[in-house]
Amino acid sequence: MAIENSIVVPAYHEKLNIGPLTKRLFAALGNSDSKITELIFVDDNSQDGSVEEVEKLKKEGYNVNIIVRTTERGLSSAVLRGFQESKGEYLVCMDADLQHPPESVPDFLNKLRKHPFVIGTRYAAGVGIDKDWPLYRRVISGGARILAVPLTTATDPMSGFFGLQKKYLTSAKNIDTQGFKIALELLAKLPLPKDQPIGEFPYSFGVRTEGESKLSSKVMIQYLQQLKDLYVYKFGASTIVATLLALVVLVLLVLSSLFHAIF
Ligand SMILES: Nc1nc2c(ncn2[C@@H]2O[C@H](COP(=O)(O)OP(=O)(O)O[C@H]3O[C@H](CO)[C@@H](O)[C@H](O)[C@@H]3O)[C@@H](O)[C@H]2O)c(=O)[nH]1
Ligand SMILES: [Mg+2]
Repeated sequence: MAIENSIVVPAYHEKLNIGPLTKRLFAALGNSDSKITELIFVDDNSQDGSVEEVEKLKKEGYNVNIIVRTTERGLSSAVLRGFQESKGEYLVCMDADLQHPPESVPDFLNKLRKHPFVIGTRYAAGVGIDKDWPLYRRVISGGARILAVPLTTATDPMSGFFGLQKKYLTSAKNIDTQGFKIALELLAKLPLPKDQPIGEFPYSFGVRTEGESKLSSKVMIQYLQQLKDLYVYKFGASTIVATLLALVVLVLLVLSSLFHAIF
């Protein structure tokens, strides 16, 4: 049967999560959807036994593959590489570490058949973030989310759980592949149809039990760089300079009124 769905998973040092994710995903899909779904891990030469783990799962009959990159690193570029090598029309990206529940993929795919782009959201009624997710991560994620508000209507553009119909990816241009925030980049730059809204898929964000997060200060700086570029892309450099100048003038006015009021 022809492959319709491709689940792409960026993975770096995720050997212990590969088996549980594969088994839970295909169990959730059931017999008929498993036949039309492929799972692709994109690993950046972890050399931790991830390749052997995938080979074992393949022998057990799972439709799973692993692409090993040796000259590139990074979450966003890994996702795009997986999308490029995929066979399906319906592309889903999710993390390897089970923070995105594999059991929600069948419902996610149903939604993706009705929307050009679907983004998983932790900010909706009845869902949320596991109470054990560290406070500092909540603060970083919340701050990053606020900074992205002018760029997209999505409630959770920081999400690494998203999907799109492949036909819209082929016209993607100037995609920045640095850092972690590939969903935000695609939402801002893909020529998605104006009359079809993006789909929001509520889900509860779990905690990692195996391996470690790869979020680093370098990734955060890459995000700020990406934001700057997206602001310029969307609003133009001159509008941003004018807005910053207006903000400086406003702050100076407020300070001078305070000064007069006090002295
Ligand atoms: N190939 C590859 N994969 C990577 C790399 N860096 C991270 N990954 C993979 O990308 C996924 C997410 O990385 P984590 O390190 O688990 O990220 P996180 O800190 O938990 O962040 C998650 O939550 C954010 C929302 O706050 C999401 O934005 C982010 O995408 C991710 O889902 C994991 O499967 C991880 O192995 C890399 O350089 N190369
Ligand atoms: Mg994680």
